[in-house]
Amino acid sequence: MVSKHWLEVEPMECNGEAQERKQRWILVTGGAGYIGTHTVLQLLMEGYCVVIIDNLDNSCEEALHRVRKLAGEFGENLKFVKGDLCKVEDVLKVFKLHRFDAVIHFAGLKAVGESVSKPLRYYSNNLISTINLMDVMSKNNCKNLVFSSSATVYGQPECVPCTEDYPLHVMNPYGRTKLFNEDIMRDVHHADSEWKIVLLRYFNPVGSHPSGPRLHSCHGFGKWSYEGSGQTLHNSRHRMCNLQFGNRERHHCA
Ligand SMILES: O=c1ccn([C@@H]2O[C@H](COP(=O)(O)OP(=O)(O)O[C@H]3O[C@H](CO)[C@H](O)[C@H](O)[C@H]3O)[C@@H](O)[C@H]2O)c(=O)[nH]1
Repeated sequence: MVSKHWLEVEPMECNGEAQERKQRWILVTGGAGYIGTHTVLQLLMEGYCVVIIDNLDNSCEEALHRVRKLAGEFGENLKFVKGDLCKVEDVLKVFKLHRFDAVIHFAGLKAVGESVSKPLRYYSNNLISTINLMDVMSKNNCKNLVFSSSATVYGQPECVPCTEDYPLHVMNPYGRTKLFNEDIMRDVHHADSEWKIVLLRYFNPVGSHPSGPRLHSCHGFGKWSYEGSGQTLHNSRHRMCNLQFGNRERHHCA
């Protein structure tokens, strides 16, 4: 399958159920990544139209082909733009394609060790990308944002499970980029209450899609998931992932 990068992508109509939903368009940054692919598949199955922007720094187009295939007829409602959020012109071009109802922001560098050895790379990448994204969103009057933060903002909790009001205590540059991004978002919301922002602070999300094929094949992903088994490998123990949705809900999955 030939992928469509942004130079080739034309504004398009959504199919099927999405039309009944008045074509709700979601932009997913980092949508080719691990959590992103699972989220995009679910969005498609729910009838949304999805545009992914991803620089493929830690993912590959093959993952998107798998998502399209698993989504069946809804797969046509997925478009991919290879782009870099740190280049504001890439973000502007995506927003010229469509009016987005919301953005889910997964794109970011996430290796703790590397963030310690290359802090400037992490601060520059993870902060500039978010600022560019929110700036372009604001200019296009798209003010609904879900941000993929991390439980790393809690540091080393003294007891588990930790709750959302647990003190924030970041311990490395990666964590600080997440907390700084959260702070930016809090400030933006404070300045303009039209913004609706959800911060997701998950622990280690693990597992594979029930259909069997791994959606996402990044470097070393095989270490984390048995293909199709739904089992997880992390110090030989099952881990729990907490998805925290603002102050409202918490979901657990094994
Ligand atoms: O500047 C960048 C950096 C990364 N990516 C892309 O973003 C995706 C990130 O996906 P990963 O599989 O690397 O990450 P995960 O889905 O496992 O992690 C997600 O959840 C984490 C929670 O710990 C972090 O919030 C992280 O930022 C978020 O992407 C990848 O496709 C990567 O290519 C970009 O598009 N631009």
